Amino acid sequence: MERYKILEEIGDGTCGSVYKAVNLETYEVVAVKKMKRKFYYWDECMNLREVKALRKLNHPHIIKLKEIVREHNELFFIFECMDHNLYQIMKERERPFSEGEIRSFMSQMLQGLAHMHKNGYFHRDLKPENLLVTNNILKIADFGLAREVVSMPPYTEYVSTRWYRAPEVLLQSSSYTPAVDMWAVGAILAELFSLTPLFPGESEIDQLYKICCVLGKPDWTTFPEAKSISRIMSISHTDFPQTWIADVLPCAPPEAIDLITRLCSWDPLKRPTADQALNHPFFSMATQVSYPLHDLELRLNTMAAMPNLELNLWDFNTEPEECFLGLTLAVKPSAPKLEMVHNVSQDMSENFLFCPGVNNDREPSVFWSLLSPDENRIHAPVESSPLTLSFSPMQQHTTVGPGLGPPQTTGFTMASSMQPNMLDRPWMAVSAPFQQSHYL
Ligand SMILES: Nc1ncnc2c1ncn2[C@@H]1O[C@H](COP(=O)(O)OP(=O)(O)OP(=O)(O)O)[C@@H](O)[C@H]1O
Repeated sequence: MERYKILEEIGDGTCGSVYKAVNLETYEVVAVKKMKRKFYYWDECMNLREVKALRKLNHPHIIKLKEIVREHNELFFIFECMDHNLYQIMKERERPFSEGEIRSFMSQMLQGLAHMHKNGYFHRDLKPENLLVTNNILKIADFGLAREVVSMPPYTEYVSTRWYRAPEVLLQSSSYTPAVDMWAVGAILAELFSLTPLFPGESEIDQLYKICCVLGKPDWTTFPEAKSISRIMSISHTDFPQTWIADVLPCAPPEAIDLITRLCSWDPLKRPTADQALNHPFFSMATQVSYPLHDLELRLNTMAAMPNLELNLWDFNTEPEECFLGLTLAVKPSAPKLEMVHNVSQDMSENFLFCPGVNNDREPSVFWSLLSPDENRIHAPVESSPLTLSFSPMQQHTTVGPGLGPPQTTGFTMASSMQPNMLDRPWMAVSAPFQQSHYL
């Protein structure tokens, strides 16, 4: 280890402390993870899950393990060094992420995860702290709990941080699959929109309670291998204040709500795989470009005085089944100054959505939303929901409550105030009415 000069501690986890260090021969800055327990034999080191998984996984969105050093019975992992983890970024964030930023983080995470799952591993501890970011490049880290897909159940030990823990793990199912990672992806996607955890359980039973508040009670036959009968009994006999994911995430577009709903399915078999998630419409929405407010105003000022909406329906047919909720209509407005521009504080940047192929600098195409009759309730069956056209720009949405659907945020979105935190979600602040310590 004399080749490395330790600069500062950058992380402390259950298994190891992580330091920023510099390689004195190459001057490369690295992250050194010093394992907390002693390792007396090389075989022990090579058998570590983290080592086995990382030696096999080589991908741009998976952290690179450069070297392993054993010295005086201590074990050091030398990793490429990243600047932040996603938890720190969210904590320090003062305004919501743009949809483009969220899509980018998500797509990188899913690409890394798809590679991992295809190579026979699942992570089991996905959480924002384990997603490392430098210059908007995201890499999955901490393979301490990674497991080979082919390894044999029962899996009994502690798995994954509670808030991102899949229900089958909470119910102590003796076998589970890479779908546990997909549940965590859904919870992380929701958190990227709200900057607050979707299911912030205070104990394992409270975790189930918080999940039920959003998803309703599961069909218990989904978990034939669940061992925690006491938890099932407690939950079965409890009434929950029901809310919807769309109400919890008023600024998320319907495509995101749909993806979160699928990823956070009670039934692991119903959760999309990483590859399927990457093909979800959430990732094929228009490219989002951020402009500072003054730039937007300048652009709008150069346009004609009267709104002139010119519809461009391109390839869409009129058959309802060819549309989906949240489908956007591209219109070319020559609107002078949209009302909203004046309502937004000066220090906010605006998000403009351009339709690839039709935008140019002089006449930006603004996306306007196509509202379904029941607003954004994504769980409404699309087939039975004839679409009506409502040509109105996005509205700033301030009130959220049961029965009030959030606006269609696909499209011309203004950077709005932060999404509600836990205090704005009374049902989230309330814990499960159970004796917690009993279940811990
Ligand atoms: N390569 C890296 N570059 C920069 N920071 C890192 C790196 N690896 C880890 N860290 C930081 O150190 C923290 C702890 O690292 P890691 O999760 O690998 O340790 P752990 O002991 O396995 O943690 P856990 O308690 O989550 O199991 C991370 O959350 C991250 O902030």
